[in-house]
Amino acid sequence: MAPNEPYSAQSQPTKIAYINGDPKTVHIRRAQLIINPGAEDQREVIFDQNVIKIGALEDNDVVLDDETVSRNHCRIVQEDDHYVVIDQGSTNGTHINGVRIREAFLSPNVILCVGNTNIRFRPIDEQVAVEPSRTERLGNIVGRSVKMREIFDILSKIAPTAATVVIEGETGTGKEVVAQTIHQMSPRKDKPFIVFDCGAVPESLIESELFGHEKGSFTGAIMTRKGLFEMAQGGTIFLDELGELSIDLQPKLLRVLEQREVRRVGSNKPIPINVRVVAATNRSLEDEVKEGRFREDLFYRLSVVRLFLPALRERVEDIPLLVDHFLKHLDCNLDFDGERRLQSVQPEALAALMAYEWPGNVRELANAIERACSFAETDMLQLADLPDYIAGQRPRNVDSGPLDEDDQWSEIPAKAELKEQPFKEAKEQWISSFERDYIAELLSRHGGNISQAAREADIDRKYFRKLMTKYGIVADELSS
Ligand SMILES: Nc1ncnc2c1ncn2[C@@H]1O[C@H](COP(=O)(O)OP(=O)(O)OP(=O)(O)O)[C@@H](O)[C@H]1O
Repeated sequence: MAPNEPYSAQSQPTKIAYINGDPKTVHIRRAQLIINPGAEDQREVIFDQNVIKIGALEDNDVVLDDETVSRNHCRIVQEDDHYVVIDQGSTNGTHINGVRIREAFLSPNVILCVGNTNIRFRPIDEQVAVEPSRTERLGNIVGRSVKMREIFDILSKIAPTAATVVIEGETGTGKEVVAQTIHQMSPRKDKPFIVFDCGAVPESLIESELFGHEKGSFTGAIMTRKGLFEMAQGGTIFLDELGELSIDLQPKLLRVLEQREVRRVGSNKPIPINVRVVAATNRSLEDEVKEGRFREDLFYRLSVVRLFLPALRERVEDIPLLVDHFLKHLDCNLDFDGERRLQSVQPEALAALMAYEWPGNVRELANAIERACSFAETDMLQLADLPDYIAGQRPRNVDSGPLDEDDQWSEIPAKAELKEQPFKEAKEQWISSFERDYIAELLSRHGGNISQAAREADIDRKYFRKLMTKYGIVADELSS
């Protein structure tokens, strides 16, 4: 991985080059700053972030002990294919070749005069081919398909950088587990990893959740509260369901990414933040931009690195490995002595698991294995332990749209009715009715607030939302 120098106008910011949908190369862009070049106290620093802040104050990326340097003197910003330096209204100015500048392009090896301190700027541009990794696991992600092993390789290359990442993929393809792995493989791993689901919090609360608020800034703000960006200081924030972020809030997020500072609701004081942003969406952000629902400038600022997670049906060869992974790690497969109850999978059952389409992807597979754990009577997962629609005995029937009103509030089936059916079907029908009523009532009680309802139910909000989709329950309809 030799750095290619000097960098040219064709250079790209850190990104993955895709050809025909396949990842081919990872471009990693870094900037090297040599402070006081040639002097005894020369020091070098390398940055891979979009914005490098320079000044006398401690919270700058480059802190200069020079009385002619202002507190926040200037910043170097990585733009599409170049870097610019922007003076921040400093007292003694930022100079290039003796000329005082307010904003200027930076060419390789140029010397910047910041107050009386010289800084040499050198871009480092690495272009590395993507090769499928040889391992079948990275952090908590397993996979042996070429696509997943290519993703492992990309992750190993981009995780240690500060690049913002957007992960795209259908529901349940593993976007959150990939985001966690990026955090775990980065120098930020000992700092917080904070998850925020843009689709699960009422729009009116998102701003204060993310950026915090001052006491009295709105009705109900009874005390000052830090936002999630502040809580993630030094670490990573994972913005899930980014496509759900309203168009009104998008400029606020853009400003945070560009300025690397937040302002709490009700305050004008900027708070510097050092947080890596990883975002996920199961909508195509490009389509959202075309439809005018997502700002183009935010899309470009965020998608420094874009990762596309394939649907499970496109990587069937991962299924045996995933099944084994779930049998080893799901708590429901442990008996009282901590031994695994299900040890192996009957070949016919594995064939059925590999033949099924998995619209809910890996999450649905994990749920199917979890369910099989409670049905299994031997230590081998059998075809009969799988739901019929997977075992291939009858077509699948998943509710995706809203149900009829009558249907939505149907009662749990009468005992007599259930007794006339085979045990397995009766049990499933009973569980479905229970789940539907439980979720709808709880949501109704919480005025349609999914996060609160999921918290009371003590279940993961994502799973809560899956159940809502499954039973066609719409939060808005329950919010009155
Ligand atoms: N490749 C994988 N290896 C191991 N576990 C996985 C993998 N992919 C997904 N999972 C597991 O499947 C479940 C769903 O994954 P996750 O929540 O990351 O999906 P998601 O794409 O973020 O879903 P959503 O779009 O609904 O937010 C989790 O329990 C996760 O640990």
